Amino acid sequence: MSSSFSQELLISTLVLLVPMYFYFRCSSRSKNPTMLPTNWPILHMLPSFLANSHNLHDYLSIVLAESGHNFKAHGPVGSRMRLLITCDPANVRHIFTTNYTNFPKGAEFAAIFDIMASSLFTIDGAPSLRPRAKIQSVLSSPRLVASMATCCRDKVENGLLPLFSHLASTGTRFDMQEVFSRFMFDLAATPLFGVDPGLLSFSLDMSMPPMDVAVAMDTVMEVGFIRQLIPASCWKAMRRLNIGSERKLHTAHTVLRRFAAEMIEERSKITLNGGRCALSNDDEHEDILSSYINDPEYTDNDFLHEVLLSFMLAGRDTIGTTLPWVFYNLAQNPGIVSIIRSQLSPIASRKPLRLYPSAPIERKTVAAADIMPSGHEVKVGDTILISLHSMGRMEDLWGKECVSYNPNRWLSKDGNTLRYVPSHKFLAFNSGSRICPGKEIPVMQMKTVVVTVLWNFDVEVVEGQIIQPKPSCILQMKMDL
Ligand code: HEM
Repeated sequence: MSSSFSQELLISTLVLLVPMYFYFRCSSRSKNPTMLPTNWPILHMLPSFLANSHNLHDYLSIVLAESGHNFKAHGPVGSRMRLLITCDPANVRHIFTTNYTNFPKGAEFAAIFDIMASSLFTIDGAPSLRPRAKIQSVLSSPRLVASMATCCRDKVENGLLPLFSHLASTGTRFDMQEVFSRFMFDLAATPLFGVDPGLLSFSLDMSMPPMDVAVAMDTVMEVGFIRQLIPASCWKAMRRLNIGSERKLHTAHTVLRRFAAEMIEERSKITLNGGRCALSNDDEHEDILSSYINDPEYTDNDFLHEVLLSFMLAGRDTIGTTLPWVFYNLAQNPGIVSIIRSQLSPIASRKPLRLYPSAPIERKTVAAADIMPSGHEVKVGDTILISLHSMGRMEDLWGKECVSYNPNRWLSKDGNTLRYVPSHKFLAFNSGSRICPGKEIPVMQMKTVVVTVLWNFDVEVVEGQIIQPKPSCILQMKMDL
C-alpha cells in the first residue's frame, strides 16, 4: 500500500466517522441559534452539511437567505475544501459573464463526472470551443429539430396517452417520476441513436421493461452529489477500495458503457440492412450519432461513448426531472390548469424551473484571486457553488410569494407578453457563453406533454405523500407514501 493511499484512507475514516459522532453528540448542546453551519475545530462545517445532506437544496436556501445570498464554508483541516456558496445574481453575472474565464469548472469537476470526463460538460476554455460549435450545429439542424418534434408527438400519442388512459381506467396510482424517466429515456435515445429503446411500453398487467440503464444514470448523479459533499481524498480512497457508493458507481459505469456500445451496434445493423431509423420515416438518417460517427475527430470509442452518454444525461435528466414538478405544481393549482386549458398557455411548462431547476447547483473553481461583486474574496483553487434552487426562492429577488407557483409573474402587466428576466437571475438554462445550446428543444417537448396531458386528464397528487427532491445533482422527485 503506497503512503499516499494510506494517507487517503486515514483521512476518509476520519472524515466519515468522527464528524458524525461529534455532530450528534454536540448539536444538542449547541448554542448556535441559527441554521448556519457550526464551525467546529478541525472538521469545520462538514458535519453540518453531512447531517443536512438528505435535504441539502432546502438547507442551502435557508443558509443563503439567512446570510444575505452568500456563504463561505470550509471543509476539514487539510481537505482543501474552501467554498463560496452563492445565489447572488450580481455574483452569478460576474462568474458566468463578466469575468467568465476566471471561473472554469475545473479538474475536480471532470474527476467527479469521470464517466463523461472529456465531453463538453466537463471541459472549459479553448478545448471546449470546437465541441460546443459541433453540438450547436447538430442541434440547430432544422431536419433534426423537426424530426424530434414529430418523435415527441408520436411518443406522447402512442406511448404516454395510452399508458395514462390505462392507469386512469383502472384507477391505478403511479410514480410520476418513474413514468417521465421512462418517457424521456426513449425520447432522448431516439434522436441520439436512431433506435427507440421502448422503456415506456407496457403490457395489460402493467409490467414494463427493466430500467437498469436509467437507474445507472441516476446513480451517476447521486454519487456525483456525494463526491461534491465530501473531501476528494475520501471518495478517491473509497473508489480504490471499491466500497460503498463508489462500488455502486463502478457497476453503473459498466452498465452505461455497455448500453452505449449496444446502441451503436444496433444503429450500425439498421444502416447495414438498409433499415429506417426510428426518428424519421425517410431513408436519410437524421440521428445525432450519425453526425459523430462520420466525424474523424470522434473515432476513439471511449471518447464517443462519453459524448453519447453526456447527450443522454442532457436530454433525459433535465426534462425527465422537470415534468414531474410541473404536474405537481399544476395538480395543486386548478385555476392555472383552467387557464392553460382555455389558452393552451406555454408558460406553465418552462417556469417551474425557477422553483425546481433540474440542475440545482452549478460548480465553478477560481483560477485567479478575485473580489466578487458582493465583496467576498475568493482565492485560487476555491470552489464556488451556485445554488439555483435557492436563487428561485429568495424573497428579495422574487417577492413575498417567492415559493408560490404563479406563472402569471412572468407576464407583463397587460398579460400579453412575457416579462424579461435576465439569465443571471433565472439561471435554469445557464448564462453567458455556455448557455444550454438545446434549450428550445425541451421547451417544445415539455409544451407538447403538458398541453396534451392536461387536455385529456385531471392530475391529482395522492393525499398524504411527502414529496421532496432526491439528494442528487439533478432535482429528481422522491415520493414517500
Ligand atoms: C429542461 C431541460 C434542460 C435544462 C434545464 C438544461 C439546462 C442546462 C444547463 C444548466 C446547462 C449548463 C450545465 C453546466 O455547464 O454545468 C446545460 C448545458 C447543456 N445542455 Fe441543456 N438543458 C436542458 C435540456 C437540454 C437538451 C434537451 C439538450 C440536448 C438535446 C441539451 C444540451 C445541452 C448541452 C450540449 C450542454 C453543454 C453546453 C456547454 O457546456 O457549452 N440540454 N443545459
